[in-house]
Amino acid sequence: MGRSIANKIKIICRVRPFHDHEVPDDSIEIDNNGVIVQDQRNPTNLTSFKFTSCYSMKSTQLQIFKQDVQPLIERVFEGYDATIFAYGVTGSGKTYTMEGTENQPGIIPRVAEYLFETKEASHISDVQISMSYMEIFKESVFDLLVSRDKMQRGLDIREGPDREVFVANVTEKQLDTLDEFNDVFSMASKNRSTASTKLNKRSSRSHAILSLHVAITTPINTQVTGTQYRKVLGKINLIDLAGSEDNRKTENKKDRMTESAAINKSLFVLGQVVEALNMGLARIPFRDSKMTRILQPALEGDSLGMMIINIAPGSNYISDTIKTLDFANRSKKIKSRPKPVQRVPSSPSSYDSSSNENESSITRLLKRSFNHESGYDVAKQSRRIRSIPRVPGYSRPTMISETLSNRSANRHKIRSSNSGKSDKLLNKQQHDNDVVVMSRKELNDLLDQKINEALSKHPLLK
Ligand SMILES: Nc1ncnc2c1ncn2[C@@H]1O[C@H](COP(=O)(O)OP(=O)(O)OP(=O)(O)O)[C@@H](O)[C@H]1O
Repeated sequence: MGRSIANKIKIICRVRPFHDHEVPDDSIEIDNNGVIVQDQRNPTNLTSFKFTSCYSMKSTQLQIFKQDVQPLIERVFEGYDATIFAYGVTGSGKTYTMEGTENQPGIIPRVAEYLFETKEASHISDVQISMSYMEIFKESVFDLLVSRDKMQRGLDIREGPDREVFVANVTEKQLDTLDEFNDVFSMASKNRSTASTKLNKRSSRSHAILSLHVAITTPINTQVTGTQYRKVLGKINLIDLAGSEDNRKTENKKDRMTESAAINKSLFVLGQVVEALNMGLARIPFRDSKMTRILQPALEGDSLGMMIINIAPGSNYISDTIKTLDFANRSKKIKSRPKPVQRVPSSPSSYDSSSNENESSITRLLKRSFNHESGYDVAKQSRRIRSIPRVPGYSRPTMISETLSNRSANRHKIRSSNSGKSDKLLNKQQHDNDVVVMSRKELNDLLDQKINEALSKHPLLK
């Protein structure tokens, strides 16, 4: 039961405020977790759509991050992939929600800040962060980390041996600091295809996919012969979809019209994919568009998925709003589909699960990277790692742990605990093949001890 909750797509909704040139009306209202839509012909007739969370015109970027995004991102430290995508008509606030502005940063800069804060606060784990950023423009995938004039042709989407979907030869940039991320992200965003339309001065003409890869290496033992390490790889996909467009409203012509046709076609395929998943059909048309192919892991349940439904207020958009809300309602029903070999999440808990309120978030994250809460099972873990796609810049791990020399341990700035208790515990359980087998309780005791030692040395936590 837990697994199906964890793999269900979470849907949240946000209504943008009226622009100065728009005439405000009451056609849309947010009430708790529902969007209430007024029938235009009979204003007393109201239809309510319920979602995990609904954000009104007054909601802030911070509220959305804290309430819905951060709990999802925390799961990445357990080795999950997470995909967050913004869906809605043109001008409804997708780019604002994902990127935001300098004064009102959106989900992307906040997620990056959160990852780097965690990296910096981590004294026992070595956290590596890297990014790739691409766009799907008129059904071709382009690398936004490469200047467009250097690109010869679009990149290919491929499938690995374990059926994982990946984009071949996309640049993956290692990042050491948040400043570095901000520089790379703002440069790359300028490569994105945008244009002015009647409904949006800076309309995104492409689907943009930013992926942040997180690799956490944690020591779990110190021995005379070396140190044991556990590696956890997680990935966050942050996707700003292009908006569906009614060309009568946008008055698109020529280039804008061709772009719009590609955008609308891929969004139409997304609708068909959702329909096929709901009906349990054998053939799901993921391959009919590049965007659905890339979203496949999120929609099939391999990755934790969150869809943000952006809607524009006012009766002018009401038919688009109802279509969008209907689509979101249908997407709510998507259940996970078991697959033969995949990156099986090892935790039976849902990603809504919150742990001890008094625990600091850093402690929680580090515990999660060890899979403290779920009690890792060696067979599952090694299966999961074997199915990790090769990511440029990361070596593909083949064992659940590897022995590094003490010198290399020092290079990783690891403060080992040489207290008799933990070493005795580990000596007892040291097996051949560098695989440590411990009971859940023993692992928890050891991890608690190591985490507390590291935290007690952290200047911010003294
Ligand atoms: N919650 C919000 N608060 C304040 N301004 C907003 C909000 N949402 C959107 N806007 C503003 O509305 C305009 C349109 O938003 P945005 O560009 O994000 O739409 P979009 O859905 O990404 O459109 P497109 O699909 O055409 O790219 C922008 O000027 C943006 O700053």
